[in-house]
Amino acid sequence: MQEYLKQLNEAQLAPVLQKDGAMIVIAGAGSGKTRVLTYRIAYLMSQGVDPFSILSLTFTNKAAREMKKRISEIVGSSEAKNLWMGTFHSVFAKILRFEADKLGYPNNFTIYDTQDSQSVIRSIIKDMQLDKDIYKYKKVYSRISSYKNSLITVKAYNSNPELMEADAMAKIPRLGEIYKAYVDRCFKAGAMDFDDLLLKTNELLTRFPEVLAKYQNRFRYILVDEYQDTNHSQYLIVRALSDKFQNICVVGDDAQSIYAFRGANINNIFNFQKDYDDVKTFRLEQNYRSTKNIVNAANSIIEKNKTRLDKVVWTANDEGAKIKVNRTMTDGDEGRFVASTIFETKMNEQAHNGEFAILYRTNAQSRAMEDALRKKDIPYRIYGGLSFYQRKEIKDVLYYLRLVLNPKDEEALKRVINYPARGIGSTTIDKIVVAANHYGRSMFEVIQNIDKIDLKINSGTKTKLKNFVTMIQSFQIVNANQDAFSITEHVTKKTGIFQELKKDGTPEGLARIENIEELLNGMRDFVEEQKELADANGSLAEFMEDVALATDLDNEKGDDDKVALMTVHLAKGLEFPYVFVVGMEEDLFPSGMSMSTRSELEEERRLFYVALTRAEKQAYLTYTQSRYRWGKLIDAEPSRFIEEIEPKYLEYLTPITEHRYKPLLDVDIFDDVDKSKLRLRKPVSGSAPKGPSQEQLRKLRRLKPVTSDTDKNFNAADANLNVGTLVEHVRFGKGRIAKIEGVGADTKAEIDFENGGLKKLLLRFAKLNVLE
Ligand SMILES: Nc1ncnc2c1ncn2[C@@H]1O[C@H](COP(=O)(O)OP(=O)(O)OP(=O)(O)O)[C@@H](O)[C@H]1O
Ligand SMILES: [Mg+2]
Repeated sequence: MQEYLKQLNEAQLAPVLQKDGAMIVIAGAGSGKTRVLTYRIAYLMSQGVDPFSILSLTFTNKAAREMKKRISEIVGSSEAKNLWMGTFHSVFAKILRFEADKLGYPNNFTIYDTQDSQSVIRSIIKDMQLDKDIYKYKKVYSRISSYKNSLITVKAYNSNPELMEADAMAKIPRLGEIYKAYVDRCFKAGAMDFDDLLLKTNELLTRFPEVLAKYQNRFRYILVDEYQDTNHSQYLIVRALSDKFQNICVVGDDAQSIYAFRGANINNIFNFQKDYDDVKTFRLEQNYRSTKNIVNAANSIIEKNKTRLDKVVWTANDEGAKIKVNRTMTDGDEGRFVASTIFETKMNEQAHNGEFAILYRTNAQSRAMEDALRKKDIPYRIYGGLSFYQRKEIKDVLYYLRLVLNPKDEEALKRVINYPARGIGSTTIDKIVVAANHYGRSMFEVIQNIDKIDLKINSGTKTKLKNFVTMIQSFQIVNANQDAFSITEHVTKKTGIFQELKKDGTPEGLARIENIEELLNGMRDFVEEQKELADANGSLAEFMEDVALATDLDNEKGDDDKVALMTVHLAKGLEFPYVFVVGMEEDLFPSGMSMSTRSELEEERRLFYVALTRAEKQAYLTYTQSRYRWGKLIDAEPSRFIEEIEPKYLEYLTPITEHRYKPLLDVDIFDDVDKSKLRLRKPVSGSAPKGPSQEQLRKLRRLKPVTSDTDKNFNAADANLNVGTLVEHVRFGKGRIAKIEGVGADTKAEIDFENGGLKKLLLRFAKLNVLE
C-alpha cells in the first residue's frame, strides 16, 4: 500500500480505493469527507487516470487550490495542475467559453455580477414605468434567479399559469415581462449572469448531444464536495455528465445543508441512490477536527432536528474545554469581550491571530467586532464583505477592461463612458440607450453609427463619443498582442484614471492609487503563474474570468496572520482552533426572518451546527441584551440554541437571572463571577428583574461611543454623496442612496439598506462609509 494511504482510517480508505462506480459518502462534520476526495484523486492518478479526465467540484475556488496543492505533494509531480477543479461556476464558465457560439453568445461574453444584474433590472422597471416600491428590484432579481436555478426559462414561465398566478398574488403580475426584457438585454450585451453559467450549461448539454458526448467522454471521473448544497441546475449538470461512465463520487452531510434559501435541494443527497445503478454508500464516523466536548455538544444540537439522517459522530481527541457562554450588555461590549479574550488567549496559549474566527449570522454584526479589534490592535480580515474587486476605483478599471473584451457590455459602457469626465452627459447617454433598445443593437454599435442616426446630439458631443469609441478600439489592438498586466497598465494611463486620482490629492485618492497599483501587482503575478500552464498565456480574458468569479475567500493570502471574520454560511468546510459565534440571540440566530416554519428553523439549526463544528479546541457563544436593529434599540433574548445544547458541555461566564441587566466590565469578566453558581435559566415572566428603560440604555450607550479613528468615517454633510452611491452604515449594513434632500446641516438622505430597508438619515449624524 502506498505510504500516503496510511494517513486514512479504514472507513476513509474504502471510498478512496473503490475506483469505479457511483458512490456517496455521508458523514458528519470534520470526519474527513474533503480529505477522502483529495486522496481519492491522488489515488486515481496513481492508477494511471489522466488528470485531464478528472472533474472535481468544490465549494470555493480556494478549496480547489488547496486540494490541488495537497495532491501535488502526495503524487510528487506537477500533474495535478491539469485537473479540472473549481466551483460549479468557474468550471462551467470555462466550458461555456469554448462552446458559447453554439448558444449564440460571443466567446468573450461578459459575466455580469449581482450589481450589474440588479442595475439592468432597475432600468427595466423604470422603462416600464412600474412602481418601484412594488416592483422592488432586489425582489425581482431574486425571483428571476430562482427561476433560472430551477431551469424555468422565459418560455417555460409563460406556459406555466401557476407561476404567473403566484407572481400576480405577490402583486408583481408583470414579472414575466421583466424577465423577458432582462434576458433580452443580457443577450444583446453579450453577457451571462451567475445563474446563466449553470442554466446555459444545461441548455448546452441538452440541446447538443455531440457536446454532451464530448464532455461525458472527457470527464471519466467526477467528484463533488458539499453535495448537500447543490441546487437543481447543478444537480442536472452532474447527472448528465456522469451518465455514461457513472464514475461519480459525491460527499456531503445533510446536517450541513444551509443554502435552501438559494435553491439548494437537500433531496439531492437523499435521492442519490435512485439516480445511479448500484450505488455504494460509505459512512465516516470519526471526527478528527474537534474536542469531545465540541463534537458531543454539536451532536446534542442536531438531534433536535426531525428531518435528518441518523449519523454517529465521535472523536478520539481530548475532552477539551467546555463551550464558554458569555452575555454582555450591548453589542459594543460583546465586541470588547471577544477582543480581550483573543488578546488573553494569544498571551496565555501563544496562539496566532490566524487561529481565531469570529462567526456571525449577518454581515452587519461585523462592525462592533471590528471596532473592538482595532482598539486592541488585533489584525483581522473580513470575508464576504466588499471584496477588493468591488471597490470603486478597481471596478472603474475593470469595467474598462470588460469593454475592451466585449464592447457590447452595456453595464460597463454606462459606467465608464463619462469617467473620467469627458463631457458626455446623462441626456446623451439616455438617448443612446433608447436608440439601442429601438434598433435592438448595443450602445457601442449605436455610437459607432452615430452619424447615420438622428438622435439630436450636437456635433461637439458626437466628436466626444467617437473619440471614446476610437480609444476603446485602440485598447483592443493593444490587447491583441499583450498580456493582462500590460494592457491594464496602458488603460489606467490612457483613460486618465491615474491622473484623475492624482489630481484629487486627498488621502482617499492616494489610497485609491495604491489599490490600483495593488491590482497591477496582482496581475503581474497572475500573468507569471498562467504562463507556466500549458493551456494559458496570461491574457486579459483569462484574468477577467478569474476576477468575475472570485469570492473573498479566494483572495486570501496564505501568509496573512489575521483573525477571520465571516458569516456562518461562508465558514462551511473551514476549521479554526478558536471560534466565537457571536449574536446568539433570538430573532438573530435563529434569524427572525427564517422562523415561520419548522423546516426553516431546522435550517437555522443546521447553520448553528456548522458554526459550532468549525471549532477545533475552544468555542465561545456570546450574546448581548440590547442591540440596534432596524433602527431601534431592542431588548434581545438569548438564542434557544444555547439552551438546546446539553448543559454539561457548557460553561457560563456570566449569570443570566441574578445580574441580568447589570452592565459588565470590559476585561474582568473572568474574575468577576463565581462560575460554579451559574446556570442558564429562562427568565420567568413577571418575576424577572426589570431592566432599564430604553432611555437609560440609550444614555448608557452614549457614554461609550463606538468611534474609530483609522476608518474613513465622516460626518457627511460636505461629502461627495450622490443618488446611487453605495454606502455602509454601522447598524444597517450596506445600502444605496435613493434620494438626497435639504441643504447644509439639514441634508438628509433616503437610503435603501440591505438589512434595514428604506431609512431616512440626517447626514450630519449618520456615520457612513462610502463604498463606491
Ligand atoms: N485519518 C485522518 N488522520 C488525521 N487527520 C485527519 C484524518 N481525517 C481527517 N483528518 C483531519 O480532520 C480535519 C477535518 O477533515 P475534513 O475537513 O476533510 O472533514 P470534512 O468531513 O470535510 O468536514 P466538513 O464537514 O466540515 O467539511 C482536517 O484537518 C483533516 O486534515
Ligand atoms: Mg469538507
